[in-house]
Amino acid sequence: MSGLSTREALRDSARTAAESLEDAARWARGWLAVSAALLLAQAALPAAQVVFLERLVDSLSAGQPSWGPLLGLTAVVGAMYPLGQIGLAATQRMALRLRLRYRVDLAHAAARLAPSRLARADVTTDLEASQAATAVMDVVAGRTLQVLGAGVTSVVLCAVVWEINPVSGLLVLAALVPTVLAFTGISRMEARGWPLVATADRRAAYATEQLVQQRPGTELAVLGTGGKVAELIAGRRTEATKVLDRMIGSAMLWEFAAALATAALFGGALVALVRGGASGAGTAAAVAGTISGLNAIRLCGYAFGTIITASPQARIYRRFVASVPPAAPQLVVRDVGSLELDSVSFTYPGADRPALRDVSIRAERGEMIALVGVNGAGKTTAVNTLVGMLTPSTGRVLLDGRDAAALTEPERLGHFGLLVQEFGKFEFGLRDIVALGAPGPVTDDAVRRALESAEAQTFTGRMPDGLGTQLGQQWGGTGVSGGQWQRLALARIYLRGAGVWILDEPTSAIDAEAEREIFSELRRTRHERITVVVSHRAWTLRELDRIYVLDEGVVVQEGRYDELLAADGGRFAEMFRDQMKK
Ligand SMILES: Nc1ncnc2c1ncn2[C@@H]1O[C@H](COP(=O)(O)OP(=O)(O)OP(=O)(O)O)[C@@H](O)[C@H]1O
Repeated sequence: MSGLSTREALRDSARTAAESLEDAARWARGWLAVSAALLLAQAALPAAQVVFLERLVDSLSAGQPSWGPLLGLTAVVGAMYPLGQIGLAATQRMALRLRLRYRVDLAHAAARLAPSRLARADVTTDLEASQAATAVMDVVAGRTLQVLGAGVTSVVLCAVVWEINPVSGLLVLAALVPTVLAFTGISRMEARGWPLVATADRRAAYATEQLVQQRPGTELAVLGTGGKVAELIAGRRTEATKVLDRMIGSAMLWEFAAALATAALFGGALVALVRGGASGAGTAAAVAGTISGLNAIRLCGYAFGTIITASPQARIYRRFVASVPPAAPQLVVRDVGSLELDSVSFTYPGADRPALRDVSIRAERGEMIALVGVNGAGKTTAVNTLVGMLTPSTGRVLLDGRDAAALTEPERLGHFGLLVQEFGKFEFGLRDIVALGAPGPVTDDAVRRALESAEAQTFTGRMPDGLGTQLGQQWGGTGVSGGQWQRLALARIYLRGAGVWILDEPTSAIDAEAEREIFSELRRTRHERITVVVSHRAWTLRELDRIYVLDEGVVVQEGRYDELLAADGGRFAEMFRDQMKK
């Protein structure tokens, strides 16, 4: 954007203005019509003022005062303020509807983003910029009408003043030019400045969240080190403020120069009128009309500036929303006979060694297998290649014997119920929290069964409003402990009922008694699916069909719990012997 020429910036703004009017015609047609009619009527007032004033002064000079022009003038002057106010209210009501629409469309687009795109930093940045854009795009249609109205004012005024003095008429029209040029310059400068402000703001907002959110905020308060985070915030906010300050300073200079040039052009128009030998009536009328016109052009400058500043953001919004494909049908594949990682290797971009090397893992329907290994061994990477969030450098992932690479992302994800370590703590109503597990409609009975299977009925059964209970104290709802949140996340997996379950430390925050219940339920229902557990807890591995031991990206051992523990000098025995002594 920083390289945009004035012509490109103007073309961009014209496109943004046209697209906004199209949006308004689609979603706020009534208010668009009302606003346009009011602004058009208002635009004609300065010229009408000239005509009536000239006639009135003429009739007075002739010694025969005429009531028609006086009444006309009274109507024009009387209408100026109310028309402006009502027109403004109408454009605000149009903007409200547009903002709602832009926000809803953005939410739907964000909801359609595939996990592989969500993982990209540029996509998250565009998403945040689009969110910010909705707060400025909503007014563009109204501002476009104001600019068009000011154009009409200038042209009509130029025409009537032309009748009195052509040079003066042209100068009135030319008075638009400095304003347009100044705001074009300002917008180009802002296009360079805003990304810097946005980055600093994003970082400051992130740091602020750490301070004010209950969990990280409490941790910092206990450590007594919140002040360090406050310093980080101060640094970022100061950075942003400096850039903004420079931007406002330059904008002031641009606007001042434009105001001088406009005043000079109007001055020239007045001089041309006085010296042009027009009648006293004509001169008086044109002077009064020109002063009203100056006001309209000042407003136009502001409106034009808003459009030109909003257009880079509007462009990001439209590009982002258009880049998200239409909603694909979300399905859950319940019957999966087998899965396999077949000699899979994977290296992260820029890494000097592979995170997975020639890893082969398989499981059949009804089996429960485990991936174990120390931190950084490659478990999460293996899971991510399995579900398709990472593409193997070599090797294949097979689902029911077929290469999973041939499936679309939603088709592939439909095979899995994935419980990750950083599961969502969604502070919605209880029913909604669990229903998020499955794409389609969900019955209350299904929600209750899922809660029971995940050992969550013990605490949800006591909630004040049943399945309608709001969770999260910040909403005045019921507070839930870490382990209870984990059980709710597991309930989503039960409700989903996919053919393959991948449970990464599913009971890490859960007490031993509930953990035993949860694993016994998982074993009882194992025949319906393939279960892959990632765990560091020895006893949860005991009754599993096969355990794969990963070390530095390689499967170094494979077998049942007892076999692996008995293998002297093996990696598994080394890792878990201490746990077994306890
Ligand atoms: N996004 C990434 N970019 C580069 N390297 C990564 C990335 N994610 C993980 N790694 C590296 O890949 C290796 C395997 O990481 P992985 O997250 O799969 O381990 P893990 O076994 O799941 O560990 P943990 O038990 O801590 O969750 C590690 O050396 C890690 O540093």
